[in-house]
Amino acid sequence: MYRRIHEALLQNPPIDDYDVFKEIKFHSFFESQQAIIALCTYLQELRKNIEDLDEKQLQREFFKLLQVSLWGNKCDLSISASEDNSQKVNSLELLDDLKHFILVDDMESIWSLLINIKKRRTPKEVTRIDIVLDNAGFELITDLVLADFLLSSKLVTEIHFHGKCIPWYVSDTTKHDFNWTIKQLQSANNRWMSKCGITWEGSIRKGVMVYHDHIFWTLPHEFCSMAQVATDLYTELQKSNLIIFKGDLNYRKLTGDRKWEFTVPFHQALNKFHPAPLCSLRTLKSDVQVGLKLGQGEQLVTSEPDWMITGKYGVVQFDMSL
Ligand SMILES: O=P(O)(O)OC[C@@]1(O)O[C@H](CO)[C@@H](O)[C@@H]1O
Repeated sequence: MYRRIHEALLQNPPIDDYDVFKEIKFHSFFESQQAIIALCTYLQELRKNIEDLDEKQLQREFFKLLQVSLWGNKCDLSISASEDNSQKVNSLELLDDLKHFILVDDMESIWSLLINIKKRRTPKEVTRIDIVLDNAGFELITDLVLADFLLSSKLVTEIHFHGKCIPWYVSDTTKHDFNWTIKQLQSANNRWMSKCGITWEGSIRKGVMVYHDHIFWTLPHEFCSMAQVATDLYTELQKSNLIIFKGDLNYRKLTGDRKWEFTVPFHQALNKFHPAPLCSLRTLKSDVQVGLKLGQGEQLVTSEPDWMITGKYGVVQFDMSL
């Protein structure tokens, strides 16, 4: 459907590059203003003392911002039929209450990977994280905040973002959305928002934040076929130390959108898709889920029949092995 909409526009210059979802994406960004201010303020405060944080404190902040990015995935305009799906409250204050809804929590393993790389890194070496983006609006801000933290804490030295070439699933991030968001922040009437915008613009100019798009992300293929059908993208991702896949649709494509048993290991469902260590930050909005403990899924089926489709539950699911 999204391809059809795009095709119809392509055939009708001068509106051939018009994004029909632009207005609602903008609306969602402006409606999330207070939550964005809270997050930008928190980040800027954190940056002031980041050099003084010990390993435990750094880990705590990493877990916080990883969870903020996870729950940012609730803000998806395709699931809400484009009704208001912005973030109204400070998401940092919700984390404790939401913790219980994380069904798979591999945050410790992700932390071990990153901190060990940092400890072993020589001064000239690059540590690279790739974030395969999902929704523009509040979710994108949470991803940028996480990226900024990873860079300013020196856990990593480069962040590569991957977005969509065409408007997709209503609110998915395109290059235009990415650049527009950073410009909006820069010119915002709030010093912390604008500081974030200016910093991120600078990071892009210096090449420590890089934006990519590739047609593969809007093709119907499951990710295990990437090495064959998009060899260039697979090769690019192999340069990464960790790939973060945001959102439900990416999860469906990671796991081939099959009716897996809930207890099937994530590694098995990836079906040999291993360009680099990877993780999924996803709130559940469709009926595929792997890597659960024995009985965990069945219990949820009984107690909450729609647990897989409401975005109430989330996973931070990691696969290290190549
Ligand atoms: O990828 P996202 O933004 O988390 O979710 C996308 C989504 O809303 O669109 C698809 C519709 O079938 C579902 O997989 C999912 O619910």
